[in-house]
Amino acid sequence: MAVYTSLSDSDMRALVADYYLGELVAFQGISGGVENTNYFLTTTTGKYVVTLFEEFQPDEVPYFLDVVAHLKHKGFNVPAALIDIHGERLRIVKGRPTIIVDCFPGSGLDSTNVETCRQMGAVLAKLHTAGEDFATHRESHRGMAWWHKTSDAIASQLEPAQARLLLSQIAEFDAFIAEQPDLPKTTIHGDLFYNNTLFEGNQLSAIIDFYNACHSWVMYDLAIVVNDWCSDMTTGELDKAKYKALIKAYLHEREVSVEEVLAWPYMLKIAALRFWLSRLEAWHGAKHDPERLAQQHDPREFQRILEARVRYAPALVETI
Ligand SMILES: Nc1ncnc2c1ncn2[C@@H]1O[C@H](COP(=O)(O)OP(=O)(O)O)[C@@H](O)[C@H]1O
Ligand SMILES: N[C@@H](CCOP(=O)(O)O)C(=O)O
Repeated sequence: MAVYTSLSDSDMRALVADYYLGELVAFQGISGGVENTNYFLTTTTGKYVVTLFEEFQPDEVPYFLDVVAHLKHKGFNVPAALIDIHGERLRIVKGRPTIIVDCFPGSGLDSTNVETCRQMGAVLAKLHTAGEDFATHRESHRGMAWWHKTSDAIASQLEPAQARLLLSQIAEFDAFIAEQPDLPKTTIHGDLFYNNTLFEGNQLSAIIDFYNACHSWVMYDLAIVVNDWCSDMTTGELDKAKYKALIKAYLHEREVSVEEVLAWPYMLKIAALRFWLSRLEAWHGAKHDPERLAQQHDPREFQRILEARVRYAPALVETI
């Protein structure tokens, strides 16, 4: 279970007392998620989620809270941090930056289908447009600098063919992107996997977990979404019907440039590589700790997706 920092009854009572949330009724660690510690919290005023950030320093967190506040202001159902009795939205609990947000109704998907992909495509395009005027341009903490450093560190621990795939794909992307200084960017979610959405019935009702948000290529974010929502995880291959539905809905809401169309195959590959690499890093970091290892996502899923996109990366516009 992904509760890295445990809170006792008295810890939670003290936290709740500093908000306008009434009395503590119950709380429970959340098993989904691998990065942060999350608790469901019930008080006499409703249901909330407490998040303790495990990887960020306190000064890194406000950017993410500001992104969410910006999108909420624009009408998206996203979890903005609540303000405590001191007027603060960010606190330190057990040494960890901590926030409380509203708990949205609805539940996560067990898998995607054509209709959920269609909805995601349309909402993602709107999210990208809404992010354009967010003033702070933060680089991704898992962007180009990170993938160079991490792949150099990890390559020697991989099978030779894996290391070749990793390093050659990074080199290919470097060469491509060096010629694309004006490829459109916006404020992206950066990790919009289907387990970071909630649905009420068949309706997409909320988007959560903006802690990979950054200023980056729009097509990269679309590729992150396509690789997760539209892939067969056992083979890495794209499900054509889901892919077509997602892309068609996206293109209906947002016009893409010729440069973005040309960048698409590269973005599909590098987006797969980014999650292969973060899963490899987490897996290698946890391999001597069976409890932590059991919580990690399987890196091979994204290796298979990368291999499938290297074999064949579909054009963006052939779906229309
Ligand atoms: N605001 C929320 N409303 C409802 N459920 C939430 C909310 N935030 C998180 N959750 C639940 O907690 C799980 C883990 O949250 P997530 O933010 O993905 O964790 P992590 O930061 O570790 O990746 C989600 O899959 C969802 O089930
Ligand atoms: N989506 C990433 C992992 C990021 O952590 P999450 O807990 O937000 O899913 C992956 O699947 O590798």
